[in-house]
Amino acid sequence: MLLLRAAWTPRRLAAAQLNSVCQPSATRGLSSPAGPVHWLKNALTKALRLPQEATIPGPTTAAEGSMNEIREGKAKVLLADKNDVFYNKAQVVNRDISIAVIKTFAKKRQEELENNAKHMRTRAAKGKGRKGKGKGRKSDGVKVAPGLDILEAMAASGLRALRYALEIPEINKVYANDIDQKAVDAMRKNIEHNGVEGKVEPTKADARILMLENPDTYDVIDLDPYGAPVTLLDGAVQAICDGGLLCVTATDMAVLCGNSSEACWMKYGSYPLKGKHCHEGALRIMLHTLQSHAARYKKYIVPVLSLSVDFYVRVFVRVFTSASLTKEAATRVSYAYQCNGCHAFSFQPVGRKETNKRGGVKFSPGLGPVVGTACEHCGSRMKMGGPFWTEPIHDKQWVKEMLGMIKKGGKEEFAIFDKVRGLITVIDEELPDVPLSLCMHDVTKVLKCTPPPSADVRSAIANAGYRVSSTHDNPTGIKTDAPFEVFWDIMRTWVRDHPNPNKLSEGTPGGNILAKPLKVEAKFSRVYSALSKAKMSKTPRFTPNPEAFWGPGTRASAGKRKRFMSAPTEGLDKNNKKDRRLGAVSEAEAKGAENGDDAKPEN
Ligand SMILES: C[S@@+](CC[C@H](N)C(=O)[O-])C[C@H]1O[C@@H](n2cnc3c(N)ncnc32)[C@H](O)[C@@H]1O
Ligand SMILES: [Zn+2]
Repeated sequence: MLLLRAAWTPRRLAAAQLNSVCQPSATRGLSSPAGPVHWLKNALTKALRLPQEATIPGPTTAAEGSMNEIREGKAKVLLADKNDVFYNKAQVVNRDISIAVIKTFAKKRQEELENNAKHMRTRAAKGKGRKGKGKGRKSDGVKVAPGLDILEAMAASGLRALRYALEIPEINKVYANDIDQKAVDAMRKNIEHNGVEGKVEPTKADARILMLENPDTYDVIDLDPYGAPVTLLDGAVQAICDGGLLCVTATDMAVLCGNSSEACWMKYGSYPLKGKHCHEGALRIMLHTLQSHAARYKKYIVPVLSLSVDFYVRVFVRVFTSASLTKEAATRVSYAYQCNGCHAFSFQPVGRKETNKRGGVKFSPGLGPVVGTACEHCGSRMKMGGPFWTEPIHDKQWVKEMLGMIKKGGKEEFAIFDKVRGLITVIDEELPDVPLSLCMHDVTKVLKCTPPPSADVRSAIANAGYRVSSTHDNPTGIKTDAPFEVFWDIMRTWVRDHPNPNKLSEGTPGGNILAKPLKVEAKFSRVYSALSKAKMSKTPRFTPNPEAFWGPGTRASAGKRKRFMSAPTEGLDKNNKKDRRLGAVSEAEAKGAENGDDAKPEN
């Protein structure tokens, strides 16, 4: 980052003036590129070939005595008040987990250096970054991976950047950037307050331009916007170095979960499917979008952790350069068909890879269609969604290592330890390669039957020879590789043994399913290996949020504060009034899941 250290040249001064003219408010940028002014800025930036981050005026003069100090992890930030627009308490889970992921990344890179991995060799050849960095320093004959350069592209108060600098020993430098002057002022103050001058460097720039002008530069890029990250992705996949880690948040859950499917298509190039699995769907849409941006530059992604938490989704992917592996992109995504009546779904791969006898590889479009015009189970019509990423969304080895790190670090190291441990515990048990989940609420509603205990359903699936797990985004969801045909047979057996006095009317989806003859009788005898080990050992998994209002916070907007809770109702059962906050685990659901009745719907 030579430019960051550059002196004030006339061009940098011009850029600073341009920035102050063109970016008076934090609302500019991502979602509303401010029309002609924005165009003018782009044109001038291009014409003058301005350095992207020309800024950094001196610290503000606000009296520190009148400010509140908030502590999170090892960082302390000064805020005007506790509802400061630049501080979102609910994102503490996001920050805690990001620290665990980046620490794991640092460990993996060290192993990769020792194993002479290609991207580490390329780094060495390029000799990028600080002196001797690419080559790895030697101490006692042991190669040491170069310190991490992190770009926190939208840093607000700088809290996240400060935590990274203070809590991740392998960091070389954190570039903490924001488009908003007030945020940059706050950052400067907080950097000084934490004594990390030199380790955290504040910049004021439009993250999109900053990343485009610094290709192949950062080991880690963290994108944490209000709403959709999509306009940042093209720059991010270019600015990340080979093998680097991209951490991306999206809070526009209404869009990603299907409340405005055309908007999702416009932004993410994918159609969402409605249902309780919509949060995982959102993750898989994000991964599809990320991959499509990376592929343009002959890069491919490897997801290491994908989370749906409260009101947002967050993905962590590594980005590698390889023209040949990028060709596999279409084989990693699928369209999905979902039945309007019984919610059964099937995947239609977009592309396929064939290897001939001589080892030659050919890529072609997927074979289809994989479904007929009506659902084979209940006769209803099918809706199409996707493309969704249909490869694993987590790296199990990373997840195991992170869980170990979280347990070891405990409350000392993780600001919201219980929730973070719970989340990673469920993810550790989650089947990573099975896209989407079945919601037992929905199943019992379709069949109008007594809800079966989760342990019975899971055991029956295992007895039929298939895998089953919980899913972190829904306490009443199950993931399985059992075909729907097998699952409906399990439910037919259950309903036969637990008949409902109110018979389903003929011709309804549930009625049609139950009218079909049972092919293979389900066995409900307990299979302990199919149950959640965490639940059996009473490790809390779905922890309720610490406070009643645990939302996405506020967006700084022309001096006003806007609470934006526009996300909460999509993809949810509108009749279930308790289910108002999207993705939030209600206390009843959490308790139900922990008490062993996670298949039972709330009363
Ligand atoms: C959700 S906040 C970031 C919170 C922060 N990462 C944390 O964990 O505390 C989003 C920030 O993005 C900034 N922002 C919006 N558009 C931007 C752009 N194009 N470039 C840089 N920053 C931008 C806003 O000013 C705001 O401070
Ligand atoms: Zn159906």
